[in-house]
Amino acid sequence: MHFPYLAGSGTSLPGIDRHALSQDARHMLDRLDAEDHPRVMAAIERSARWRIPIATKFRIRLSGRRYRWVALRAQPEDSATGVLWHGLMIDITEQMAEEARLRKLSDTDDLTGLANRRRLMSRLDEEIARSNRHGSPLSLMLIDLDHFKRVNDTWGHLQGDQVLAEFATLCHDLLREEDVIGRLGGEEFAVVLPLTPLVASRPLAERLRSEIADYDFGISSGQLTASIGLAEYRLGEPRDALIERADRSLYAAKRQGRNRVVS
Ligand SMILES: Nc1nc2c(ncn2[C@@H]2O[C@H](COP(=O)(O)OP(=O)(O)OP(=O)(O)O)[C@@H](O)[C@H]2O)c(=O)[nH]1
Repeated sequence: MHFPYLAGSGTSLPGIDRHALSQDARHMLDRLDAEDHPRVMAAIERSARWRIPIATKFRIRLSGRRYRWVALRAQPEDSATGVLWHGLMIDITEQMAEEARLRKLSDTDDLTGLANRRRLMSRLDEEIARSNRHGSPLSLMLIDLDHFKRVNDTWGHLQGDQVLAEFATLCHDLLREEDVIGRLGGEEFAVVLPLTPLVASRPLAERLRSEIADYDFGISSGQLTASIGLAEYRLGEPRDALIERADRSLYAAKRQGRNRVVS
């Protein structure tokens, strides 16, 4: 492969000699990010074989760990020597960064920095699908802070916000990397625990509960506790059935006096 013709900023691909490209496309292909390489080569091959347009994006490595995102669109046609593509390569690095920023923004709870409800539900769906595929265990933990209204009433809403943020950090530190903790809203949180059966999530929830009760949130000790409802996923059941069982456990924990775990 080679680039017989380049115009516009194609003449100034960072660190790539365009004259060398006119002889051999490898000067650019060698700089494809390793993760993108097989996908891009497969797209080129498909386009060549079936004469269908290419539309793909990839990263070009620069020096160090830097890279640029490039969008490629090209139309193949027969030529005397094989396949000739006419197309465009556009630097979309800024758009990709902006997209990532917006995605993070729309997935994140402002106050706590945790996953928001939308993100949490989508992760739960993914883990349910995985569990159904492999038969692997999965637990869901619902956490609701006890008498949080009193915290607001006594210390003010701003302090209440601060407590919620600290609570999020505490939980985050106590959980594993693959556990997904999110804020469902208000003072209610949820944790998706992949590969975790009830026998393992129960002691974890107990530990979390006792750490919360012992933690000094700066609102005089012993003032903040949490009730936790637990449920293990049953293969094949819909997501809402799992949530409902965890919710019933949480409700039972509240009814039985709060500051406890019910599964
Ligand atoms: N500071 C702060 N308070 C919040 C936020 N979201 C919800 N709350 C408060 O959380 C409290 C929830 O009150 P309730 O649902 O009555 O529950 P509770 O007082 O925690 O009592 P139980 O759950 O029954 O133990 C309300 O006072 C809300 O105003 C928030 O983002 N920041």
